[in-house]
Amino acid sequence: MMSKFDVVVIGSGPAGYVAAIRAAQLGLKTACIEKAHNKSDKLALGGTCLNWGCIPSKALLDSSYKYHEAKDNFAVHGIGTGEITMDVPAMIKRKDAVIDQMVGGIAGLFKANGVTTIEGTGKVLAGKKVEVTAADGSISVLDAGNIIIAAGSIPVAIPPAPVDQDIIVDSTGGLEFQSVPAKLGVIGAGVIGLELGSVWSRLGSQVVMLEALDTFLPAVDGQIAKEAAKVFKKQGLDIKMGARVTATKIVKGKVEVSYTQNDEEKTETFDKLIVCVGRKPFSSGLLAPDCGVNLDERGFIFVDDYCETDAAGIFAVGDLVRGPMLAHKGSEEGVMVAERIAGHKVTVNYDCIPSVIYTHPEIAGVGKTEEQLKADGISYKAGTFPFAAIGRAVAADDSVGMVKMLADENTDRILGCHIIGNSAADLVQQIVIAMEFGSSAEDIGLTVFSHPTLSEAVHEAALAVNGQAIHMPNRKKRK
Ligand SMILES: NC(=O)c1ccc[n+]([C@@H]2O[C@H](COP(=O)([O-])OP(=O)(O)OC[C@H]3O[C@@H](n4cnc5c(N)ncnc54)[C@H](O)[C@@H]3O)[C@@H](O)[C@H]2O)c1
Repeated sequence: MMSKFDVVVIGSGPAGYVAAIRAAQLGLKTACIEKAHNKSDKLALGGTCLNWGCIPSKALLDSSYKYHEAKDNFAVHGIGTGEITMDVPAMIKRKDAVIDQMVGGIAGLFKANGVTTIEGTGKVLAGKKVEVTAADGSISVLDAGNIIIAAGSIPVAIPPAPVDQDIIVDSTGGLEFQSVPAKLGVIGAGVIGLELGSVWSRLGSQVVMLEALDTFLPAVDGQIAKEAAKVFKKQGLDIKMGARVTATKIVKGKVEVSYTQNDEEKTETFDKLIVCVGRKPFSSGLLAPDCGVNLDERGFIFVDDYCETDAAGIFAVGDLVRGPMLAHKGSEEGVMVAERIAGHKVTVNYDCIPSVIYTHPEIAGVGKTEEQLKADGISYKAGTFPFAAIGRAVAADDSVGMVKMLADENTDRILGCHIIGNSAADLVQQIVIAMEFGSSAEDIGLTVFSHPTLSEAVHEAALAVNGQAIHMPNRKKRK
């Protein structure tokens, strides 16, 4: 007998599992299909984010930062320690325990909400049917009132650097080293490169990053990216811009990397090499040719503003569709689709999606960058405020960076906020909420902020937009 569901979700990453929970909460009979197993051989509920991405990388970022603090930053506070050591396998084991705990959490939420978990590989067939191939090869078919495809993305591979997950690894392998590589190469100075490069650099690796582009972090506001480049250089990350990798060769357990920079051929040898040059949508084997779902020219599933594909009742969310490859963007799309299936008119505000790079200091932003505003011909005013003038940041001996606020020249409405600094990820969220409510810079300026907090830099940057910052001289005085 064919099983019938109101909603069948393919993939249990942050887009899929959130869609499944919301659909079940709305009274829809829901199943979620997942094929992958993690290192502990548990069904990898939570997808890449939880098993090989956001959460494990943050676990390692937190462990490595504590080590760095103890080794290099305690003395200034008068704290003496014995010799500080690092047990890398213990750090990796803790990271795996964090994953297991969180995966268990999703399993519990599925149970509590009545979502049926199905192990296997899902494929969309014509007529809103989903074929599931189990690990033993047996095949079953589900009948779905609606289908939500949330199969995610996979790392991009480049021919000159084939991943062997031993010496040349991708972002997954970069979370598994059992000792600190003396010299670590990273191809791609993007989000993953900077996060993983930071982890191993803090633990003692000499890190060299090879970035093909000439512009560092082109999607980040230029002023913030410039500050970031300075900070990372000071931290010891050797970021080589305009460096194109042409070949790699494994020699005696190390990897020789050839690259061109400024028309010069160069070679460098590393103990390990992480390839993190982007991710691509994962749609191979997912769609029967006659299922009615189409891809766009870049291989993403083509969807409308509400994530519906060309086939009515079949939706796609998360990394598989246009927009930034961010877990929270996928989750909100999952909620929107579940709500719309239930008949509610919910939308996602794509103009208000924050993005974060979890280095230290963190880099976070929402809305337009100054470069985008210039390109769009929008008149704007900018206010910046340095953490060096924030008492709480100085007290914590962590005052690198700034908050930058951009507002419409005529209406004062906030158009963007960009932060480099301690806790930037959490600080920017204040402006995400403000923008969602259509706030002006003046509104933030008139809001009471607790003293002493890092958030005061957000307050002061908003005041600076109109030349009214208190704890810094204003360039242009305004009344
Ligand atoms: N904190 C977060 O939100 C977070 C963390 C990790 C990943 N992600 C997402 O995952 C996706 C993948 O991350 P990523 O860091 O791999 O991609 P990315 O696009 O952020 O960075 C990849 C970098 O590699 C460079 N590159 C590409 N080909 C190259 C080559 N042959 N040689 C040298 N450099 C090359 C690109 O110019 C780019 O700067 C991104 O979309 C990112 O948003 C997000």
